[in-house]
Amino acid sequence: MHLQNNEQQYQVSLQAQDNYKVIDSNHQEHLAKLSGQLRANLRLAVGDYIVGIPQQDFVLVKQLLPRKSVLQRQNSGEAQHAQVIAANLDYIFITMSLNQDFNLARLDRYTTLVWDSGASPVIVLTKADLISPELLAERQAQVAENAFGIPILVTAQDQPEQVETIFAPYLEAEQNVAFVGSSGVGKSTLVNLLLGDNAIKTKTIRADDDKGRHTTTTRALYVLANGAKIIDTPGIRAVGVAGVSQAATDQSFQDIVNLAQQCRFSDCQHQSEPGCAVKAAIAAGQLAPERLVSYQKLQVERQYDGLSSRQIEQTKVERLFKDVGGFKTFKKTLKKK
Ligand SMILES: Nc1nc2c(ncn2[C@@H]2O[C@H](COP(=O)(O)OP(=O)(O)OP(=O)(O)O)[C@@H](O)[C@H]2O)c(=O)[nH]1
Ligand SMILES: [Zn+2]
Repeated sequence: MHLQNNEQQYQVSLQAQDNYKVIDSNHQEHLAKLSGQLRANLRLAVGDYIVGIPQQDFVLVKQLLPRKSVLQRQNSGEAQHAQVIAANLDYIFITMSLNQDFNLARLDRYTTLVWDSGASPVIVLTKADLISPELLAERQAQVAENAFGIPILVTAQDQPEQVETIFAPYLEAEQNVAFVGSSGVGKSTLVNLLLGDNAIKTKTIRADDDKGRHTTTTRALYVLANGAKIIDTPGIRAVGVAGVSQAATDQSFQDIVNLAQQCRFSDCQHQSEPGCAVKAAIAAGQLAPERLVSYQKLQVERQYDGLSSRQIEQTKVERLFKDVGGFKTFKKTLKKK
């Protein structure tokens, strides 16, 4: 790429609506603004490389450079409205814990999502300390069989000193990486170990907006000592089984889908409804109860897909209180008492 005059290359490090921050080649952060022409039809994403001109107190963005990879969320069928979550990721760590979260079908979906983005997947199996060596060997073998050559890393909280070594090949200078995976699998734990002294102590930084007001924004991009970058935004956190259709879910749970057709109610949730054929099959020993649990977990995650982390929390709270008419009703009944 040929830079003219005082043009420089930058990388987008933060995006909040139309407010951006970029880092320069020394990883110094600057406020950035799109030139008038671009503003109308361009939304930058964290990770984007741009050409800009430094101004007194911001960088004027002139051009978006071609994206090497694009992690995006497909909004149910409207491909043209796909929302870019992050750009130019080299590796995406698909993080799954070896205990409760372990689910080969979900791993498959994440892998597809990552291949679709143009980044390279790396599978990270966490919490090895919480299972027996036998189960570890078994699950590692299962993953390897499904992963067709995708690198597999295994981590355990009681061996933090190993983390840096095993991640080193994927964290070379100027490489952009991100962690995806269900909530609670240990993504922050790993990011913190890799960041060392720069660990995520406070999750928020201040970004001055146009009008000189302070807006608190979540940090989005962390630079390691060698220049590798970890991108960690609410959007990336919320990538559940994003882009996974109901059809794909149903395909891997064909047994349950078939049984469900015999349930008395067409919208049966297979929980406590009368005439539930799925529950009957479990009672008769024809279906493993864990199958239903995995299926339902996946359905729940699908509901979270596309929501912000705040909305996810709200949805979770609502789910918890749904038997008592929702959280608001619950709070009201508390007040009455
Ligand atoms: N035993 C054990 N616990 C772990 C390990 N990794 C993480 N944990 C624990 O699991 C919990 C969740 O870890 P986090 O790193 O916050 O998980 P996360 O994936 O960032 O979760 P979200 O922020 O919700 O996306 C914490 O209590 C960690 O201490 C591990 O290897 N072994
Ligand atoms: Zn049912």
